[in-house]
Amino acid sequence: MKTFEELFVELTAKSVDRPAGSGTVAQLDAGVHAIGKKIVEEAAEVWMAAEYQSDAETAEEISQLLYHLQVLMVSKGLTLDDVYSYL
Ligand SMILES: N=c1c2ncn([C@@H]3O[C@H](COP(=O)(O)OP(=O)(O)OP(=O)(O)O)[C@@H](O)[C@H]3O)c2ncn1[C@@H]1O[C@H](COP(=O)(O)O)[C@@H](O)[C@H]1O
Repeated sequence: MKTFEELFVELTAKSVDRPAGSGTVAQLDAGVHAIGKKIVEEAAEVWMAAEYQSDAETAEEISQLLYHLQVLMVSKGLTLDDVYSYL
C-alpha cells in the first residue's frame, strides 16, 4: 500500500530515471492528449463502478483515476503543492 504523496514521488522519479518497461514512461511519451483521454476513460469507469459495482471495485477505479491524474501532473511539471493550493 502507498499514499498519494508516495506515488507522486515514485512517478516523478520514473520520469527522470525512465526505467525500461515502465507504463508511466510510456504514458509520458504518449503525451498530454493521450493522458487526457485516459483520464476521461478512467473517470467514466469510476462513475460506472460507483453506480453498478462494489465498493472495492469503485475504490480500485478511483485509484486508477488518481494515478492517471498524477501522470498528467508529472507531464505538465505540476507539483502537489500547485494542486493543494486550490484545495
Ligand atoms: N497505480 C498505478 C496504476 N493505476 C493504473 N495504472 C495503469 O492504468 C491501467 C488501468 O487501466 P484499465 O484497468 O482501464 O485497463 P486497460 O484499459 O486494459 O489498460 P491499458 O490497456 O490502457 O493499459 C493499467 O493497465 C495501468 O497501465 C497504473 N499503472 C501504474 N501504477 C503504479 O505506478 C507506479 C509506476 O508504475 P510503472 O511506471 O508501470 O512502473 C507503480 O507503483 C504502479 O503500481
